[in-house]
Amino acid sequence: MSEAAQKQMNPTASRPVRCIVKLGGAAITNKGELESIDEESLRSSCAQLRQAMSHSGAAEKVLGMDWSRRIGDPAEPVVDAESFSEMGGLGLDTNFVVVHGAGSFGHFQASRSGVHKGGLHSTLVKAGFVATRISVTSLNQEIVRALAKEGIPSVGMSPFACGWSTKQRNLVSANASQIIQSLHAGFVPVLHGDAVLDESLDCTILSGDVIIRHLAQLLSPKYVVFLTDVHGVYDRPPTDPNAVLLKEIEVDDNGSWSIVKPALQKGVEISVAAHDTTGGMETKILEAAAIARLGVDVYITKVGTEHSLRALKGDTSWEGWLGTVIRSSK
Ligand SMILES: Nc1ncnc2c1ncn2[C@@H]1O[C@H](COP(=O)(O)OP(=O)(O)OP(=O)(O)O)[C@@H](O)[C@H]1O
Repeated sequence: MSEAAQKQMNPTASRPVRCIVKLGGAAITNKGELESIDEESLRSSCAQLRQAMSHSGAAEKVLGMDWSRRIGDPAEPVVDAESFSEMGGLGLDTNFVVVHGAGSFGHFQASRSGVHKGGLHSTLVKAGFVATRISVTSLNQEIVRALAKEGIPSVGMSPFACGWSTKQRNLVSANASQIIQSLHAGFVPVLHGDAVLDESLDCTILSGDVIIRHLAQLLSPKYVVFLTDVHGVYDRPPTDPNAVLLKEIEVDDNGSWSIVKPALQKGVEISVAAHDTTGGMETKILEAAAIARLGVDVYITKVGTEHSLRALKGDTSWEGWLGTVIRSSK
């Protein structure tokens, strides 16, 4: 368990958290285009999250909670106050936490300035820290808006602003009391990969995947879902036409993992994009293995598919489900 998780006093939530979801940067942004959201992927992820949270499971009228005007939009926001005041409740199981990556927001600013390597005495790093935070927090705002449009009571929370910090890139201070209180109050916290202060490097980038592991340790969710732009973990970069999807990976007590399905002779090859400052799929597998070791099943699958909807509902038992399950061997 990380130093930051050990430090915390009995942080258990009153109801167990059902699911922690990672909206991958590759899934919800156009990675090759600076600060560009993949609107369709984001919309479908939010709609699927609503379906997974819904008590009735039926399609119902959605009352949006984004009541602010967009810059440059002359139209007044739609506020259906009457319908809200007549509702007995939202009819949603909001016991979810959402964490998103940066994708084409933040990665460029961070890699151009070297924020991930530290050294705040450099004015370039200092400027890059500011630029990275502007970029990732603006994406956070858009994701909170998109969830609110689906009637999900989401609230944005930045790790840096919550005082989270690292030492040699490992979390040392990451108080989750505000997240837990927000869950108790019926909100869905929405966190993101962020630029943070680091005790030995001055600063670094804290990846969304590392945040998920920390929250899984503290909140013991029933399951964790990583939504990305590919169907799961392959035996080699999925751009290779011979790449094979790994359906099941088991993690043993000492953290080492083995591929259970399909039976393969070779290990896994991973490629990481040059601008990616947080380790790409490699970090994801390591963090997912650490979560599985806690006894929490992890599903990695493709955003905006029937497979992602099943994963968000915690039901991947269907024969045709496409994705990677990472679980403890015990
Ligand atoms: N062996 C592999 N299996 C699966 N994907 C791989 C593999 N090797 C490289 N990749 C690449 O990893 C990418 C997904 O990792 P990435 O970290 O970009 O995802 P993300 O979580 O959606 O984004 P972010 O980390 O920005 O939040 C895919 O686009 C894929 O091309």
